[in-house]
Amino acid sequence: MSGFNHSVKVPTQYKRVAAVLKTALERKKSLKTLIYEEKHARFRGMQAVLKQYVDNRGAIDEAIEKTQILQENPRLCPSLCKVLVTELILGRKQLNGESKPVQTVREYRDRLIEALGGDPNSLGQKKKDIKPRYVRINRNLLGINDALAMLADEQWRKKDHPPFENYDDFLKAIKELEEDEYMMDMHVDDLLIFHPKNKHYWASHQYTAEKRFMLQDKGTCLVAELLSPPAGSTVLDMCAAPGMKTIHVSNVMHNQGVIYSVEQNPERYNILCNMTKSAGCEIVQPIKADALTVTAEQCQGVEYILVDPSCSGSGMQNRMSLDPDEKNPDRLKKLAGLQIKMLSHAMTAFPDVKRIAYSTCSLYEEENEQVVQRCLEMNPSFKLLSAKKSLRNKWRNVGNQEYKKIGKNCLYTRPSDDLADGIFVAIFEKTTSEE
Ligand SMILES: C[S@@+](CC[C@H](N)C(=O)[O-])C[C@H]1O[C@@H](n2cnc3c(N)ncnc32)[C@H](O)[C@@H]1O
Repeated sequence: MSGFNHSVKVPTQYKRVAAVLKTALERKKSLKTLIYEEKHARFRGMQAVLKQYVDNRGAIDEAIEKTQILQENPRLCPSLCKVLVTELILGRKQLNGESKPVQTVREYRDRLIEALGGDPNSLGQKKKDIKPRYVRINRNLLGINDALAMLADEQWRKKDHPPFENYDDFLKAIKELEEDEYMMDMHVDDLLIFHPKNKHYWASHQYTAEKRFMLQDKGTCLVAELLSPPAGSTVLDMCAAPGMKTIHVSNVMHNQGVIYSVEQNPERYNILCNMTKSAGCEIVQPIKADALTVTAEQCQGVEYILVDPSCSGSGMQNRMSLDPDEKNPDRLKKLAGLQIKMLSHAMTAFPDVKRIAYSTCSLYEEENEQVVQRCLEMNPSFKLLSAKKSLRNKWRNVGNQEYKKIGKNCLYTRPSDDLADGIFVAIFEKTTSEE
């Protein structure tokens, strides 16, 4: 007899997180998608455990291996073991209930700590997060003045500053923000900037739940701003889910005109439909399809196109990815092939197109400058606009200037300099026959 009471159930939140981790480890879906889909109310709290596991995966797996906990307890589910070990050693440092898996992991606590080198705190310590919390006002549902009034009611202090002469002064002001202060972004009118310590506050705020506020990083906000479709125009968003940029584009267009939002993945398509509806987008026509098959007959009169294809995500700072960070040339080649096809389709299939924004959350030239170069070679009726000039030259990071006529016109947000995730943006315009 083991002495354990087998009828005591494992708490649901541990089981749910373990199920998500198992699916992600089996490469059936990405962690990000699984988290979006997760409905269990307690799951939000448990996301921190997943993040800790992802950040310390090597060390935790090694400790589990060294202690032989799985070999000695063959009925213990490996994913559940990873979740419980992470929670016990790096997370809350305690486990709920008296179920057998919980008791087993507790029994191994000292051995696990020893296997982790005796000081698990040094592992669990987060890198200092200096990225501010960006909060964008969704003007479909909330006016800027109403947003500022709510902030004043909540005792947030608006940082006063003269108009910024240059970008460096602006970055300095962000770094000097106090915890109860906020300021407005200098490039994106409806973007609020808070001290990094307020990340969780805004993640659980009612305005965020109601989609009046969108938690959208600075770089991704620049895409809709630079595409800049006027109210009443017709836009095609070729890779639209979950819908952050579609929603922003609808704000830029004052919710007037048409946005065809295409997504091929059925689950992500449902997320796109729900997100854009709850964000008050009245002009979005969602299309479940492979964007490469979408025609001008289906989406008539398209003037502005957003191409934001799947990419390596190498620019994302807090990405929940189980993939190792090293550059994988084979994967990049495949991604770049699809990115070129997608951008070329945008350039060739829609006769009324005036402007195209191409963006990735990658810092690799293979997915950025090289895609732009190839597409311009294949489609000479397009030229690049200078994204930096569009930001009144108050910007620093552009592309690699070794790509002649390309690098200097493209824009990067770089985590090391711009206090934002790494994003690449290129803006194309159709040339007139005289050009
Ligand atoms: C980087 S995400 C887009 C993020 C989105 N623009 C936003 O701001 O929320 C890329 C999306 O493109 C979708 N996708 C990839 N290839 C596609 C294709 N051929 N047709 C339509 N959607 C595609 C992916 O499923 C994914 O949801």
